[in-house]
Amino acid sequence: MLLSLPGVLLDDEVTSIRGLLKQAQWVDGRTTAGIQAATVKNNQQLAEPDPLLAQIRRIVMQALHRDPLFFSAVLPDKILPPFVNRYAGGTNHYGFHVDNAMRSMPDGSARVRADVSATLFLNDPEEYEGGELVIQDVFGEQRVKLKAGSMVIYPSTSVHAVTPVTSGERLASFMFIQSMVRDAAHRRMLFDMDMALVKLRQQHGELAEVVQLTGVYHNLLREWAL
Ligand SMILES: O=C(O)CCC(=O)C(=O)O
Ligand SMILES: [Fe+2]
Repeated sequence: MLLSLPGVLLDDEVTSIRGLLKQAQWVDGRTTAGIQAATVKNNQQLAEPDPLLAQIRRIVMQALHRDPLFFSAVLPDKILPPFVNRYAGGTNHYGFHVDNAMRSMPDGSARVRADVSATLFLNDPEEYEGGELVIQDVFGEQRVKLKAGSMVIYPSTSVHAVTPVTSGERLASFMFIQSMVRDAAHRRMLFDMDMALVKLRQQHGELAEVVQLTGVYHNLLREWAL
C-alpha cells in the first residue's frame, strides 16, 4: 500500500529541523546503501556520529509515535533510526533500486526487516525542481512529492527511485520499518477495517456491532502479529 500521511511534523518541528540542517555537514549517501543500490545512489546524508542527526531523530520519532494514521497503516514493531538526506547540485538523484531486506545500524545494532519504507519531506515542493519519488508496484508507477512535514509510506519490496534534482535542494528524512504484521495484504485489510471502524464509531457511537467488529480487528491482529 502506498499512502500519504499529511502533517506528520508540526510546522514548528519542520522549522526546528530546517534550522538544525543549516549547520549540516553532508557526506556521500552511498555509505548506508546496499551493493546494488550504492551503484545508483547519488546524494548526500547526515553522518551517523553527527549530533544534529540525533536531535532530528528525536523530533521525528516523537512525531511518528503520536500519529494514529501512521500506527494504523504500518503497525510498527521496530523503526530503524531515521536518516536525513539531501539532493542538490543539479545532478543528485537515486536510480531505481529495492531497499535491502535487512537493515541495521552501522555499529550492528537494531537489526530491522524492512517491510515498509518511508520518506518524510522536510522542505516544500516549490523549493526544488525534480526530486520526485517514483514508486513502481502492483498499483503501477506513482510519482510523489509532498509538502514539508508530510510523509509517504510504501512497500519496501517495491522498486523505486528519486529523479534528479535539477535546481534547488530536496531535504528529507527516510526510514525503514519492520511491521508487527509481515504480510502486506494482512496489513492492508487491518488498515481498511480500522479506518471503517473509526468512521462507524464517529457516525453511530459504540453500537454493539462496532464493539464486536473492534474485537474482530484485535483478534485478527493477534492471529497475524509476529
Ligand atoms: O530520498 C528518498 O525519498 C528515498 C531514499 C531511498 O529510497 C533510500 O534511501 O533507500
Ligand atoms: Fe530506497
